[in-house]
Amino acid sequence: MKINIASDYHDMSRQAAERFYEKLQADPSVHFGLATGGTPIGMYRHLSELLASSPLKTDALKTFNLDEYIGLPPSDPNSFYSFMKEQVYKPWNLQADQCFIPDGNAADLEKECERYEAMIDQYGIDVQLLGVGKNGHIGFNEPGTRFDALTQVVELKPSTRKANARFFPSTDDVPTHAVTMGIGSILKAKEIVLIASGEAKAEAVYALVHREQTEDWPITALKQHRNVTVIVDEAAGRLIDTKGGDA
Ligand SMILES: N[C@@H]1[C@@H](O)[C@H](O)[C@@H](COP(=O)(O)O)O[C@@H]1O
Repeated sequence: MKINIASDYHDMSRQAAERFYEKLQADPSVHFGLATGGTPIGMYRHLSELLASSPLKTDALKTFNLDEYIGLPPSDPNSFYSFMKEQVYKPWNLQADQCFIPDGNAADLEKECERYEAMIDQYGIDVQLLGVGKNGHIGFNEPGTRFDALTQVVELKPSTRKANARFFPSTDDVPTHAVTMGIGSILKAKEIVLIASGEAKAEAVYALVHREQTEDWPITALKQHRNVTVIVDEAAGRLIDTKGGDA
């Protein structure tokens, strides 16, 4: 696992954006796994700027999202689809057939999970971007999730709903369930880049670097992957021993 301590949020965003930019440069038809949340916004902005001033084309790129709330129509400003449209699809000039995200309104959600997983297997994700929840969740895989779980319907922990309530009128408006790629699905990616910023994420980052694998901290599943880069700012990395380099 490679650990980069960035000086601040901006530096973390820049480093992550440059990694994804390099991947696109090397292969214009690369498949990106993408995440939502506050953390990747800076990285998406930086990558949008890089793309705007570059001759690189995005018309062969494909993106696959980790998760989506159940019960919010795509047009809802708080759906992850809306987030992606605003932060990525529009600025990167992507067409609908390049963008994949679970359908949280599917009539048969079990079938939707199978369809999404089959699609991940069919296309394959080259590089997966991850954020992390305060409790170590990745995607919406809460503590206690099996590491071999595939795309599934999950119930969100009250703490996760509370953390995400900042985007909604109130905590009660945050959906209770979501469709998420499982930890097993995430681990299928060829490369994983995890970003974390701020003191609230320090314990989860500590778990990744220093704890044994445990379902109590979903993030520790990444220890079994051979190509993980962790980019954290100083606040999120304050509990870990390594100052850069491999762990
Ligand atoms: N499903 C998303 C995760 O993919 C994200 O990593 C996490 C942290 O979000 P933030 O970056 O806003 O702290 O929030 C949500 O729960």
